[in-house]
Amino acid sequence: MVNETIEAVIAVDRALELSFGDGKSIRFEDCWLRDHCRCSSCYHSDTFQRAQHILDIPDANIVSFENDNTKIEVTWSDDHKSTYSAEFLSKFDYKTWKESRKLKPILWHGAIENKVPKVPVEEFLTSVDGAKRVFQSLLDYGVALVVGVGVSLEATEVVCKALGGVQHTIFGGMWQFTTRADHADTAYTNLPLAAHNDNTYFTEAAGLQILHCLEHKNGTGGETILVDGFYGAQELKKESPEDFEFLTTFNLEAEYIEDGHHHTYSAPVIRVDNETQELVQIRFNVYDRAAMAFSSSEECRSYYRSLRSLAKYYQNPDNQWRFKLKPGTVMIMDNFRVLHGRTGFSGSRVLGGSYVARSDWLDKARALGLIQ
Ligand SMILES: C[N+](C)(C)CCCC[C@H](N)C(=O)O
Ligand SMILES: O=C(O)CCC(=O)C(=O)O
Ligand SMILES: [Fe+2]
Repeated sequence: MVNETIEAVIAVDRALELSFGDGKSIRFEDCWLRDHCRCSSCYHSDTFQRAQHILDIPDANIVSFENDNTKIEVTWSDDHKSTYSAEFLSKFDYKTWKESRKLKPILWHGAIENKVPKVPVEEFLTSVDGAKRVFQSLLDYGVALVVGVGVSLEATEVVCKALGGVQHTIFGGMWQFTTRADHADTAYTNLPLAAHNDNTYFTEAAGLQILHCLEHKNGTGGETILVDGFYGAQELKKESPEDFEFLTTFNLEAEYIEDGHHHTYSAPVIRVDNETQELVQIRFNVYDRAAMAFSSSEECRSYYRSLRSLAKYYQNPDNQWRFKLKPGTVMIMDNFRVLHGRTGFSGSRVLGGSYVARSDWLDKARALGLIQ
């Protein structure tokens, strides 16, 4: 990128076609060029914001241009002059640009304890390398483990803050939960919970869920179940395309009800980028489904058929990673991708943790240079 040069420029219609030293050629429309003028009256380089309203950008023509290989200078019909560096322009080759925006999840099934690094908390909190390992693991597998954490909600909070900041919901900011029914939800019992995503009833589901087992005494069970939601969706697409299609288009309503609260949200169970077909979000929770009316018997039957098909991948033990959370290990999962659950348990089990908004953890990953 740094050695990028512009070999040739030709004017075509209302555009400039540039050939770069590495062989690629990119066409820039004059409206794009004028909008991307980086002079101080067009762009505030200190705040990285455009300085002009889109309605105030003149619809000017290119009168002339000069290329000195490292930059081009354009003179406009209203006498404005713009300079663009080769390095800046070279980033806008559509394919490269689009590709650079893609996340590259590594889909998994079964136990992946040998792949997910256990990053010591001091390394995570105090070194760039430690932080990168945690966020890279979240980007790759949708799961990260931070070890050696103090067995308290306060020590857990420090980790949650470093992941992007605590997201407040009706459950609180940092939460600590046991079998005491502080909320009208089965998470606050000792019942088994099949793999699910949280917050299917929120307009913005939590980005990350952080869980730290602070105590489990005088009992057994309470094993954690994780499963890659993207893997299941990918298998469904291959084996039952019509079920995949239904779950990517049908708006399934979910709800959360307790005293003074009533959340509902309708959206597809599998959200796919309509341009790239990449998997964007899984919103799967069989318990929090709302009672719904259907437009036809076919739609009603498709709902049950397709949800059951997808549920089979998530319930298949071969696809699950099961382990027992231990005090000191903070588990972090991408709630847009990985489903979590637990087996039923006896005894006194205390979990602490929080949610982190997706925008906030991706912000951290981007600031570390791990994504664009
Ligand atoms: C205990 N904690 C606050 C983590 C979660 C409670 C939310 C549970 C809800 N059924 C859901 O799946 O979203
Ligand atoms: O008890 C657990 O391990 C997890 C419970 C759960 O699903 C949640 O807190 O969201
Ligand atoms: Fe949950």
